[in-house]
Amino acid sequence: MTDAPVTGHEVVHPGQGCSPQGELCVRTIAMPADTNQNGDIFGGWLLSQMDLAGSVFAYKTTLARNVTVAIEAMTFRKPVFVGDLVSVYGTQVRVGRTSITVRVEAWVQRRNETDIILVTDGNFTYVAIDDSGKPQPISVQSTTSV
Ligand SMILES: CC(=O)SCCNC(=O)CCNC(=O)[C@H](O)C(C)(C)COP(=O)(O)OP(=O)(O)OC[C@H]1O[C@@H](n2cnc3c(N)ncnc32)[C@H](O)[C@@H]1OP(=O)(O)O
Repeated sequence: MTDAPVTGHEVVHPGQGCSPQGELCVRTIAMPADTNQNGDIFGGWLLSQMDLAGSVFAYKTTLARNVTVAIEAMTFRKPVFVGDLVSVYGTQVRVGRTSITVRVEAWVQRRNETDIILVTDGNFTYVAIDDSGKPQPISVQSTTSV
């Protein structure tokens, strides 16, 4: 782990320099069905994986239904290609009365490569809701394994 700033232009060698921050929440492989008109992976697909990952992370704290209320500071740093192994990590930024903000990072390992690359990151805020969809206070739980 390092405090070195991520510029988005570097290749990351595991154990050497920057590495994923936080807990692994989603891991999947980018498929042909997820491509855009250029044949690369559609940003909306990646965003949805990140939203899912942030929601998984948020649930561990809220132990309640969550909805996404805001996505901020999204940066698409590098393209994702079919066959890339996509790993999405979450870190707690803040917990409010009914909301939690999670920093979400998506990293990829390309086919036939060992390096991992930070491709996308952003801050996702979720609100804990009750059965009627109204915000409900978070009673902060110790982080549980999901
Ligand atoms: C996982 C998914 O994909 S869910 C699908 C996509 N998301 C949705 O459909 C959600 C639609 N939105 C909603 O249902 C409502 O806006 C809700 C339930 C999220 C919030 O309801 P509101 O009545 O606006 O709640 P309220 O104003 O009390 O705010 C609740 C919390 O959200 C926070 N919040 C509201 N808007 C924002 C925002 N734009 N950015 C960051 N935080 C926000 C508030 O600060 C508050 O946090 P706190 O209690 O920790 O201080």
